[in-house]
Amino acid sequence: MSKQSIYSRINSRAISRRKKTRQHPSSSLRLREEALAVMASLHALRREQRAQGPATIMAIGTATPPNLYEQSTFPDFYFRVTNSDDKQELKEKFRRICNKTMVKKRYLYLTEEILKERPKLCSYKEPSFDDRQDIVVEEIPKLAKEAAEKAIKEWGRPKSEITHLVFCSISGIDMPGADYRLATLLGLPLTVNRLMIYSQACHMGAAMLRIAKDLAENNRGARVLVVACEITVLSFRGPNERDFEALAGQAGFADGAAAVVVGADPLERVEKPIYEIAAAMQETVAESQEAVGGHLRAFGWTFYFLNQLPAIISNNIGKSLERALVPLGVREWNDVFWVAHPGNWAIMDAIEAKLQLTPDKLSTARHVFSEYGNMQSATVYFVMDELRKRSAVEGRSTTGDGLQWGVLFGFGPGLSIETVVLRSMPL
Ligand SMILES: CC(C)(COP(=O)(O)OP(=O)(O)OC[C@H]1O[C@@H](n2cnc3c(N)ncnc32)[C@H](O)[C@@H]1OP(=O)(O)O)[C@@H](O)C(=O)NCCC(=O)NCCSC(=O)/C=C/c1ccc(O)cc1
Repeated sequence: MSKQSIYSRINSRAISRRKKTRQHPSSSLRLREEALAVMASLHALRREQRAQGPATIMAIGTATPPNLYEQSTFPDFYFRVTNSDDKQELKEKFRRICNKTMVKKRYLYLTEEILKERPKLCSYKEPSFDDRQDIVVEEIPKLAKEAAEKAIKEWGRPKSEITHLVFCSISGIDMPGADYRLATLLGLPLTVNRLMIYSQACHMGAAMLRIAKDLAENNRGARVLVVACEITVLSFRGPNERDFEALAGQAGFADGAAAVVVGADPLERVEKPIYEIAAAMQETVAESQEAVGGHLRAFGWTFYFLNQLPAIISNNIGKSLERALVPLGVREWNDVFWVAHPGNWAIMDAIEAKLQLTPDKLSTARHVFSEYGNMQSATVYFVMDELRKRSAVEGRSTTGDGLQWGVLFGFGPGLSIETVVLRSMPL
């Protein structure tokens, strides 16, 4: 039934009751009955507006820019294009840092040709915001479109049936925003409800699932296109001996986009659920804002982190696991499948050791990290995509390595820990 017809039904009932009440003005009982009936109708309306089942991930699409960089040769490229070949000692240190990341390959939008056209991007801290901004405002929606089109294709329904768009990118602030550009590039209906989230970081992949769950479950028939797109043009810069954190960023961050379609009550034989989103929650670790973060400056994004970041995350993740899984009766963290944002190798080592996880739990996260680097908000969707594909190839009984319940984790500035409980689907 349409919302309008429910509203008019409630209204006409209230009017007819009011007429009756006027005929018997002294009846307080009747007034109470009338109030109860209106409440009952409002409850019916609220039920009518909401979905019946849980939010479900129905499709996943990923995309990267075409330019592939091997980590083994990246220090040579990086020091050459930034005119820093005179800093051989620093280059060797950068090579050791690159090795330490355990990343094998990364995709980046930037090429030597683009950097030659925009030499300010190669300096350490020359004001260059406009040059960087010109690129990301144009390119973020384009890369996002590639991922979104793949997700929509897998979803199997027309774009016109997307009701909500939730889009995040650390860069590219503009008005109208990247959400508007993406909706236009995709040809989404003008009635689509858009939400754009800028200037967050790695935890947003998980956080957007939390937002999409609320949208899908509270709006019957909603189909939420969730998109994460990161292009590191605002943080690319030349090396400096006194800035280890910037060097670590150059060694680990990468470009990528991913999209998922989320909705409740999947249409039989049309929409194929991949994971149900059973719960989603955020926790901020107290007094940990120095653990990881960045500042937006005239020369782009800076990046800072503490060497204790792996310990801070691993010491706090247990509380989030308990909050998320104990209500389901799960107390053994090896009994669930894992979709973790691989912030860096040491973070995964620390989590594995602290929680005594078997190596297979974080192997998909490690695989994605080594094949793509840290694509910030998009990375966790690459991990989820890899997990469901790997589960199918290996003949597992469910999309979650043969297990029923799983956890998806995002970690980012705050320090923010995002926990999403997933229920796998049979394969
Ligand atoms: C791979 C790294 C860079 C190094 O690994 P390590 O285990 O610390 O390795 P080592 O201890 O062996 O150190 C390697 C080299 O670095 C040196 N080093 C070691 N820490 C130091 C030190 N604090 N000082 C200066 N030298 C040092 C160390 O001395 C050594 O140099 P050398 O002896 O000459 O080989 C590792 O620290 C790392 O990946 N760090 C990055 C942390 C990270 O990715 N976090 C992502 C979280 S996701 C997120 O929230 C993103 C937010 C974000 C925010 C803003 C943005 O713009 C974008 C994104």
